[in-house]
Amino acid sequence: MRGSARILAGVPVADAVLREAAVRASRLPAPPHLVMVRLGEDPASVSYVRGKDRKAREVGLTSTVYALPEETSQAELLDLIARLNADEGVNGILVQLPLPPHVSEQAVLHAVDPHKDVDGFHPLNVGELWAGRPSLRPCTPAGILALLAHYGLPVAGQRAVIVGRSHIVGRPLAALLLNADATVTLAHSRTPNLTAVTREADLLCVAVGRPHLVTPEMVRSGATVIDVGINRVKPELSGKAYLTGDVHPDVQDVAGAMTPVPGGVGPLTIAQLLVNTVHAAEMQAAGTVRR
Ligand SMILES: NC(=O)C1=CN([C@@H]2O[C@H](COP(=O)(O)OP(=O)(O)OC[C@H]3O[C@@H](n4cnc5c(N)ncnc54)[C@H](OP(=O)(O)O)[C@@H]3O)[C@@H](O)[C@H]2O)C=CC1
Ligand SMILES: Nc1nc(=O)c2c([nH]1)NC[C@@H]1CN(c3ccc(C(=O)N[C@@H](CCC(=O)O)C(=O)O)cc3)C=[N+]21
Repeated sequence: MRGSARILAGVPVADAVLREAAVRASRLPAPPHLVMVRLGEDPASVSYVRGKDRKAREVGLTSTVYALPEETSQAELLDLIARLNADEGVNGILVQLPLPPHVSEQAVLHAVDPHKDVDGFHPLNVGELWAGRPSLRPCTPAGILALLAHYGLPVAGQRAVIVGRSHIVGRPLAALLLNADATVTLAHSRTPNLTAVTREADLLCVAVGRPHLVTPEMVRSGATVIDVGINRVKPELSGKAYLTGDVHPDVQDVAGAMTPVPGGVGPLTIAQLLVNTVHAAEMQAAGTVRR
Protein backbone atom coordinates (compact mmCIF):
# COMPACT_ATOMS: atom_id res chain seq x y z
CA MET A 1 0.00 0.00 0.00
CA ARG A 2 1.30 3.43 -0.88
CA GLY A 3 1.79 6.31 1.44
CA SER A 4 0.65 7.42 4.81
CA ALA A 5 -0.46 10.93 3.89
CA ARG A 6 -4.00 11.92 4.64
CA ILE A 7 -5.74 12.57 1.31
CA LEU A 8 -7.42 15.96 1.22
CA ALA A 9 -10.34 15.28 -1.10
CA GLY A 10 -11.73 18.48 -2.61
CA VAL A 11 -15.14 17.33 -3.75
CA PRO A 12 -16.81 17.01 -0.31
CA VAL A 13 -15.42 20.40 0.71
CA ALA A 14 -16.63 21.96 -2.53
CA ASP A 15 -20.07 20.44 -1.94
CA ALA A 16 -20.26 21.99 1.52
CA VAL A 17 -19.17 25.38 0.16
CA LEU A 18 -21.72 25.12 -2.66
CA ARG A 19 -24.58 24.23 -0.31
CA GLU A 20 -23.93 27.41 1.62
CA ALA A 21 -23.72 29.42 -1.59
CA ALA A 22 -27.08 27.98 -2.69
CA VAL A 23 -28.73 29.02 0.57
CA ARG A 24 -27.35 32.54 0.30
CA ALA A 25 -28.37 32.75 -3.38
CA SER A 26 -31.94 31.72 -2.51
CA ARG A 27 -32.26 34.67 -0.11
CA LEU A 28 -31.58 37.23 -2.83
CA PRO A 29 -34.39 38.93 -4.77
CA ALA A 30 -33.18 37.29 -8.00
CA PRO A 31 -30.72 34.46 -8.72
CA PRO A 32 -27.17 35.81 -9.01
CA HIS A 33 -26.11 36.00 -12.64
CA LEU A 34 -22.61 34.96 -13.71
CA VAL A 35 -21.38 35.77 -17.21
CA MET A 36 -18.32 33.98 -18.58
CA VAL A 37 -16.51 35.00 -21.73
CA ARG A 38 -14.05 32.85 -23.60
CA LEU A 39 -12.22 33.40 -26.88
CA GLY A 40 -11.41 30.49 -29.14
CA GLU A 41 -11.75 26.76 -28.66
CA ASP A 42 -8.77 25.76 -26.48
CA PRO A 43 -10.02 22.38 -25.18
CA ALA A 44 -9.01 23.05 -21.56
CA SER A 45 -10.79 26.43 -21.54
CA VAL A 46 -13.88 24.94 -23.17
CA SER A 47 -13.98 22.19 -20.55
CA TYR A 48 -13.36 24.50 -17.54
CA VAL A 49 -16.02 26.98 -18.63
CA ARG A 50 -18.46 24.16 -19.22
CA GLY A 51 -17.75 22.81 -15.71
CA LYS A 52 -18.30 26.22 -14.11
CA ASP A 53 -21.49 26.80 -16.11
CA ARG A 54 -22.90 23.43 -15.07
CA LYS A 55 -22.12 23.94 -11.37
CA ALA A 56 -23.55 27.46 -11.43
CA ARG A 57 -26.88 26.13 -12.67
CA GLU A 58 -26.86 23.27 -10.15
CA VAL A 59 -26.55 25.80 -7.35
CA GLY A 60 -29.42 27.91 -8.66
CA LEU A 61 -27.47 30.72 -10.28
CA THR A 62 -28.10 32.09 -13.73
CA SER A 63 -25.14 31.51 -16.03
CA THR A 64 -24.44 32.89 -19.48
CA VAL A 65 -21.45 31.90 -21.60
CA TYR A 66 -20.18 34.04 -24.48
CA ALA A 67 -18.09 31.74 -26.68
CA LEU A 68 -16.50 34.21 -29.06
CA PRO A 69 -14.29 33.45 -32.06
CA GLU A 70 -10.55 33.37 -31.45
CA GLU A 71 -10.10 36.35 -33.79
CA THR A 72 -12.44 38.65 -31.80
CA SER A 73 -10.66 42.00 -31.53
CA GLN A 74 -9.66 43.56 -28.23
CA ALA A 75 -11.99 46.49 -28.97
CA GLU A 76 -14.95 44.15 -29.45
CA LEU A 77 -14.14 42.32 -26.22
CA LEU A 78 -13.79 45.58 -24.27
CA ASP A 79 -17.10 46.73 -25.72
CA LEU A 80 -18.83 43.56 -24.51
CA ILE A 81 -17.31 43.99 -21.05
CA ALA A 82 -18.54 47.60 -20.92
CA ARG A 83 -22.06 46.44 -21.71
CA LEU A 84 -21.89 43.70 -19.05
CA ASN A 85 -20.58 46.25 -16.53
CA ALA A 86 -23.54 48.52 -17.24
CA ASP A 87 -26.13 45.71 -17.15
CA GLU A 88 -27.74 45.60 -13.70
CA GLY A 89 -28.90 42.07 -14.42
CA VAL A 90 -25.28 40.86 -14.44
CA ASN A 91 -23.61 40.31 -11.05
CA GLY A 92 -20.34 38.58 -11.95
CA ILE A 93 -18.05 38.65 -14.99
CA LEU A 94 -15.25 36.19 -15.75
CA VAL A 95 -13.02 36.36 -18.82
CA GLN A 96 -11.36 32.97 -19.21
CA LEU A 97 -7.57 33.03 -19.41
CA PRO A 98 -5.29 32.62 -21.27
CA LEU A 99 -6.37 35.08 -23.97
CA PRO A 100 -5.09 34.97 -27.55
CA PRO A 101 -1.88 36.98 -28.10
CA HIS A 102 -3.59 39.88 -29.91
CA VAL A 103 -5.60 40.71 -26.77
CA SER A 104 -3.94 42.41 -23.80
CA GLU A 105 -4.74 40.53 -20.62
CA GLN A 106 -4.00 43.65 -18.59
CA ALA A 107 -6.42 45.79 -20.62
CA VAL A 108 -9.16 43.20 -20.20
CA LEU A 109 -8.68 42.66 -16.47
CA HIS A 110 -8.65 46.44 -16.00
CA ALA A 111 -11.93 46.80 -17.88
CA VAL A 112 -14.06 44.53 -15.68
CA ASP A 113 -16.04 46.44 -13.03
CA PRO A 114 -14.17 45.65 -9.78
CA HIS A 115 -17.52 44.95 -8.07
CA LYS A 116 -18.32 42.27 -10.67
CA ASP A 117 -14.77 40.92 -10.79
CA VAL A 118 -15.50 37.43 -9.46
CA ASP A 119 -11.96 36.28 -10.36
CA GLY A 120 -10.48 38.96 -8.09
CA PHE A 121 -8.01 39.89 -10.83
CA HIS A 122 -8.76 43.65 -11.18
CA PRO A 123 -5.83 45.74 -9.89
CA LEU A 124 -8.10 47.37 -7.27
CA ASN A 125 -9.01 43.94 -5.88
CA VAL A 126 -5.38 42.83 -6.06
CA GLY A 127 -4.43 45.93 -4.07
CA GLU A 128 -7.12 45.31 -1.43
CA LEU A 129 -5.93 41.71 -1.14
CA TRP A 130 -2.32 42.75 -0.50
CA ALA A 131 -3.49 45.44 1.89
CA GLY A 132 -5.10 42.68 3.94
CA ARG A 133 -8.74 43.55 3.27
CA PRO A 134 -9.89 41.46 0.34
CA SER A 135 -13.47 41.51 -0.88
CA LEU A 136 -13.61 39.28 -3.96
CA ARG A 137 -10.75 36.81 -3.37
CA PRO A 138 -9.09 34.94 -6.26
CA CYS A 139 -10.83 31.58 -6.56
CA THR A 140 -8.00 29.03 -6.45
CA PRO A 141 -6.21 30.59 -3.43
CA ALA A 142 -9.49 31.12 -1.57
CA GLY A 143 -10.43 27.51 -2.37
CA ILE A 144 -7.13 26.31 -0.90
CA LEU A 145 -7.80 28.19 2.34
CA ALA A 146 -11.30 26.68 2.50
CA LEU A 147 -9.78 23.22 2.03
CA LEU A 148 -7.23 23.73 4.82
CA ALA A 149 -9.91 25.08 7.16
CA HIS A 150 -12.25 22.16 6.41
CA TYR A 151 -9.58 19.60 7.31
CA GLY A 152 -8.53 21.52 10.41
CA LEU A 153 -5.02 22.18 9.09
CA PRO A 154 -3.35 25.22 10.63
CA VAL A 155 -2.10 28.23 8.66
CA ALA A 156 -1.16 30.77 11.32
CA GLY A 157 2.46 30.41 12.33
CA GLN A 158 3.18 27.85 9.62
CA ARG A 159 6.13 28.12 7.26
CA ALA A 160 4.42 28.19 3.86
CA VAL A 161 6.36 27.76 0.63
CA ILE A 162 4.61 28.38 -2.68
CA VAL A 163 6.28 27.23 -5.89
CA GLY A 164 5.04 29.38 -8.79
CA ARG A 165 4.40 33.14 -8.83
CA SER A 166 1.59 33.52 -11.37
CA HIS A 167 -0.99 36.27 -11.05
CA ILE A 168 -3.81 33.74 -10.88
CA VAL A 169 -2.41 31.36 -8.24
CA GLY A 170 1.02 31.88 -6.65
CA ARG A 171 0.92 35.61 -5.87
CA PRO A 172 -2.65 35.84 -4.55
CA LEU A 173 -2.11 32.63 -2.56
CA ALA A 174 0.93 34.25 -0.94
CA ALA A 175 -1.21 37.24 0.03
CA LEU A 176 -4.01 35.12 1.52
CA LEU A 177 -1.59 32.94 3.51
CA LEU A 178 0.21 36.04 4.73
CA ASN A 179 -3.11 37.59 5.75
CA ALA A 180 -3.75 34.36 7.67
CA ASP A 181 -0.44 34.77 9.54
CA ALA A 182 1.72 32.20 7.78
CA THR A 183 5.37 32.99 7.10
CA VAL A 184 5.46 32.94 3.32
CA THR A 185 8.15 32.17 0.74
CA LEU A 186 7.41 32.45 -2.99
CA ALA A 187 9.70 30.31 -5.14
CA HIS A 188 9.88 30.28 -8.94
CA SER A 189 12.00 29.22 -11.92
CA ARG A 190 14.91 31.45 -10.84
CA THR A 191 15.05 30.09 -7.30
CA PRO A 192 18.43 28.38 -6.73
CA ASN A 193 18.38 25.11 -4.82
CA LEU A 194 14.62 24.72 -4.83
CA THR A 195 14.86 21.56 -2.73
CA ALA A 196 16.45 23.40 0.18
CA VAL A 197 13.60 25.91 0.06
CA THR A 198 10.73 23.44 -0.26
CA ARG A 199 12.14 21.25 2.54
CA GLU A 200 11.60 24.18 4.92
CA ALA A 201 7.85 24.08 4.35
CA ASP A 202 5.23 22.97 6.83
CA LEU A 203 2.76 23.86 4.09
CA LEU A 204 3.99 23.35 0.51
CA CYS A 205 1.81 24.65 -2.33
CA VAL A 206 2.81 23.88 -5.89
CA ALA A 207 1.42 25.77 -8.91
CA VAL A 208 3.90 25.38 -11.72
CA GLY A 209 2.37 23.28 -14.50
CA ARG A 210 5.12 20.63 -14.71
CA PRO A 211 4.11 17.05 -14.09
CA HIS A 212 5.73 15.58 -10.97
CA LEU A 213 8.16 18.49 -10.46
CA VAL A 214 8.05 17.93 -6.71
CA THR A 215 9.58 14.63 -5.62
CA PRO A 216 9.74 13.05 -2.14
CA GLU A 217 13.20 14.38 -1.25
CA MET A 218 11.88 17.93 -1.68
CA VAL A 219 9.30 17.48 1.07
CA ARG A 220 9.74 17.64 4.85
CA SER A 221 8.31 14.63 6.64
CA GLY A 222 4.75 15.32 7.76
CA ALA A 223 4.29 18.46 5.64
CA THR A 224 0.95 19.39 4.11
CA VAL A 225 1.24 19.41 0.31
CA ILE A 226 -1.23 21.26 -1.91
CA ASP A 227 -0.94 20.28 -5.56
CA VAL A 228 -2.51 22.93 -7.80
CA GLY A 229 -1.02 21.65 -11.05
CA ILE A 230 -3.22 20.17 -13.73
CA ASN A 231 -1.23 18.49 -16.47
CA ARG A 232 -2.71 16.50 -19.30
CA VAL A 233 -0.28 13.66 -19.99
CA LYS A 234 -0.38 11.35 -22.98
CA PRO A 235 1.37 8.04 -22.38
CA GLU A 236 4.15 7.45 -24.92
CA LEU A 237 3.19 3.98 -26.00
CA SER A 238 -0.53 3.66 -25.79
CA GLY A 239 -3.48 4.44 -23.65
CA LYS A 240 -5.63 7.42 -22.92
CA ALA A 241 -4.42 10.87 -21.86
CA TYR A 242 -4.89 11.46 -18.16
CA LEU A 243 -4.58 14.29 -15.63
CA THR A 244 -1.75 14.50 -13.16
CA GLY A 245 -0.43 17.11 -10.78
CA ASP A 246 2.86 18.90 -10.20
CA VAL A 247 3.62 16.59 -7.25
CA HIS A 248 4.95 13.06 -7.68
CA PRO A 249 2.60 10.43 -6.20
CA ASP A 250 5.48 9.03 -4.08
CA VAL A 251 5.31 12.25 -2.04
CA GLN A 252 2.41 10.52 -0.28
CA ASP A 253 5.03 8.46 1.54
CA VAL A 254 6.53 11.52 3.27
CA ALA A 255 3.75 14.11 3.41
CA GLY A 256 1.37 14.32 6.35
CA ALA A 257 -1.50 15.36 4.09
CA MET A 258 -1.81 15.87 0.36
CA THR A 259 -4.40 16.90 -2.22
CA PRO A 260 -5.19 14.55 -5.11
CA VAL A 261 -5.28 15.55 -8.79
CA PRO A 262 -7.93 15.52 -10.09
CA GLY A 263 -10.43 15.97 -7.28
CA GLY A 264 -8.34 18.27 -5.08
CA VAL A 265 -8.03 22.00 -5.58
CA GLY A 266 -9.91 22.14 -8.93
CA PRO A 267 -13.43 21.60 -7.58
CA LEU A 268 -12.78 24.25 -4.92
CA THR A 269 -11.78 26.79 -7.55
CA ILE A 270 -15.19 26.37 -9.13
CA ALA A 271 -17.02 26.46 -5.79
CA GLN A 272 -15.25 29.66 -4.77
CA LEU A 273 -16.12 31.30 -8.10
CA LEU A 274 -19.79 30.72 -7.35
CA VAL A 275 -19.38 31.97 -3.76
CA ASN A 276 -17.81 35.13 -5.19
CA THR A 277 -20.73 35.53 -7.59
CA VAL A 278 -23.20 35.25 -4.71
CA HIS A 279 -21.10 37.68 -2.66
CA ALA A 280 -21.00 40.18 -5.55
CA ALA A 281 -24.78 39.90 -5.95
CA GLU A 282 -25.30 40.42 -2.20
CA MET A 283 -23.15 43.56 -2.22
CA GLN A 284 -24.96 44.87 -5.27
CA ALA A 285 -28.40 44.11 -3.76
CA ALA A 286 -27.49 45.75 -0.46
CA GLY A 287 -26.49 48.90 -2.31
CA THR A 288 -23.01 48.81 -0.79
CA VAL A 289 -21.95 49.26 -4.38
CA ARG A 290 -22.78 52.59 -6.03
CA ARG A 291 -22.15 52.76 -9.70
N1 LIG B 1 -6.59 23.49 -9.80
C1 LIG B 1 -6.92 24.70 -10.22
O1 LIG B 1 -7.96 25.19 -9.90
C2 LIG B 1 -5.99 25.47 -11.08
C3 LIG B 1 -4.92 24.83 -11.62
N2 LIG B 1 -4.00 25.51 -12.36
C4 LIG B 1 -2.83 24.76 -12.81
O2 LIG B 1 -1.73 25.14 -12.01
C5 LIG B 1 -0.53 25.12 -12.75
C6 LIG B 1 0.12 26.49 -12.69
O3 LIG B 1 -0.72 27.43 -13.32
P1 LIG B 1 -0.37 28.99 -13.36
O4 LIG B 1 -0.18 29.47 -11.97
O5 LIG B 1 -1.36 29.63 -14.23
O6 LIG B 1 1.07 28.88 -14.10
P2 LIG B 1 1.99 29.85 -14.90
O7 LIG B 1 2.48 29.10 -16.07
O8 LIG B 1 1.38 31.20 -15.08
O9 LIG B 1 3.22 30.04 -13.88
C7 LIG B 1 4.05 28.97 -13.56
C8 LIG B 1 5.00 29.38 -12.46
O10 LIG B 1 5.85 28.27 -12.18
C9 LIG B 1 7.19 28.71 -12.18
N3 LIG B 1 8.07 27.63 -12.64
C10 LIG B 1 8.16 27.10 -13.88
N4 LIG B 1 9.08 26.11 -13.91
C11 LIG B 1 9.60 26.03 -12.67
C12 LIG B 1 10.58 25.23 -12.07
N5 LIG B 1 11.22 24.29 -12.77
N6 LIG B 1 10.88 25.42 -10.78
C13 LIG B 1 10.23 26.37 -10.07
N7 LIG B 1 9.27 27.15 -10.57
C14 LIG B 1 8.95 26.99 -11.87
C15 LIG B 1 7.25 29.89 -13.09
O11 LIG B 1 8.35 30.68 -12.74
P3 LIG B 1 8.71 32.10 -13.46
O12 LIG B 1 7.73 33.08 -12.90
O13 LIG B 1 10.10 32.36 -13.02
O14 LIG B 1 8.55 31.85 -14.92
C16 LIG B 1 5.90 30.56 -12.82
O15 LIG B 1 5.98 31.44 -11.72
C17 LIG B 1 -0.94 24.66 -14.15
O16 LIG B 1 -0.79 23.26 -14.23
C18 LIG B 1 -2.42 25.03 -14.23
O17 LIG B 1 -3.12 24.21 -15.12
C19 LIG B 1 -4.12 26.86 -12.57
C20 LIG B 1 -5.19 27.54 -12.06
C21 LIG B 1 -6.24 26.89 -11.31
N1 LIG C 1 -10.30 33.91 -15.64
C1 LIG C 1 -9.90 32.70 -15.26
N2 LIG C 1 -10.25 32.25 -14.03
C2 LIG C 1 -9.84 31.02 -13.61
O1 LIG C 1 -10.14 30.63 -12.46
C3 LIG C 1 -9.08 30.19 -14.50
C4 LIG C 1 -8.76 30.70 -15.76
N3 LIG C 1 -9.18 31.95 -16.11
N4 LIG C 1 -8.02 29.97 -16.61
C5 LIG C 1 -7.57 28.63 -16.31
C6 LIG C 1 -7.48 28.35 -14.84
C7 LIG C 1 -7.60 26.88 -14.50
N5 LIG C 1 -8.80 26.76 -13.71
C8 LIG C 1 -9.35 25.54 -13.28
C9 LIG C 1 -10.65 25.44 -12.84
C10 LIG C 1 -11.20 24.21 -12.50
C11 LIG C 1 -10.46 23.06 -12.59
C12 LIG C 1 -11.08 21.74 -12.27
O2 LIG C 1 -12.26 21.63 -12.05
N6 LIG C 1 -10.30 20.64 -12.26
C13 LIG C 1 -10.79 19.29 -12.03
C14 LIG C 1 -10.54 18.41 -13.25
C15 LIG C 1 -11.07 19.01 -14.51
C16 LIG C 1 -10.84 18.13 -15.74
O3 LIG C 1 -11.25 16.96 -15.72
O4 LIG C 1 -10.27 18.65 -16.71
C17 LIG C 1 -10.06 18.66 -10.86
O5 LIG C 1 -8.95 19.13 -10.56
O6 LIG C 1 -10.59 17.74 -10.28
C18 LIG C 1 -9.16 23.16 -13.01
C19 LIG C 1 -8.61 24.38 -13.33
C20 LIG C 1 -9.37 27.97 -13.58
N7 LIG C 1 -8.67 28.92 -14.17
